[in-house]
Amino acid sequence: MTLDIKICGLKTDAAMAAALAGGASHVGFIFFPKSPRYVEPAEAGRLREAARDKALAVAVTVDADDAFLDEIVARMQPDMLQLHGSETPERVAELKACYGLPVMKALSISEPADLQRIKPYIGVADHFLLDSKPPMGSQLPGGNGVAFDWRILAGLDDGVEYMLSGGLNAANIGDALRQANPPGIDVSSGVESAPGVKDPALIEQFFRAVGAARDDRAA
Ligand SMILES: O=C(O)c1ccccc1N[C@@H]1O[C@H](COP(=O)(O)O)[C@@H](O)[C@H]1O
Repeated sequence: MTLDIKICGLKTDAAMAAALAGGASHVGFIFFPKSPRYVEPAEAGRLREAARDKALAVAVTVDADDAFLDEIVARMQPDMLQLHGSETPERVAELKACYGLPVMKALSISEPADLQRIKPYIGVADHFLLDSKPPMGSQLPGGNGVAFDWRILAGLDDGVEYMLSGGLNAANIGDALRQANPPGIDVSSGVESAPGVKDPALIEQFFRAVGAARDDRAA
């Protein structure tokens, strides 16, 4: 089975090179101004060129208005939108129709009942990103480096296209893959040396840990 791997919050050529060298299927850019991973749309447009025909470039937005989305789409030319705010199914459908891009809807999970929140988006969103809830007082809706109880995902209906996200790193990705067996994974702060500072060596370590966990499962 293939495993999608998204390295999110890229801001430098070195981090992009490490993500692509490791075999990332998706690379993500954060357009949330309060985030230490924020990147200007034009700079993301420059960085994403390295990923053309190699990995899907994902624009991560949080309840963005139409003008900001127009700017991001024009300057970055994303392959996919990730909606990480409280966008309704109607807003997801509207943005899909407007830009003709696949949409990944992020939803936060902390208990089994949270899986019910996926239902209204089925048939509307193309993919889901299941992340942990932000800790109390956090300014960020994602990128907090906090994991949730992956066993909750056992209650997920088969066939839901999702990426597991939240607090993943080289040390815990093996357990995450064993417990949840997700079709995709997404990492950001777990491959950073400081908030917003991607470390190419940690990105490489993450890919090695994924490979080792997958080899173990195949053996
Ligand atoms: O990373 C951010 O700063 C961010 C800001 C606003 C919305 C989403 C954000 N990040 C998303 O959260 C996941 C998980 O991050 P982490 O691995 O727990 O640090 C990240 O990959 C982005 O998709």
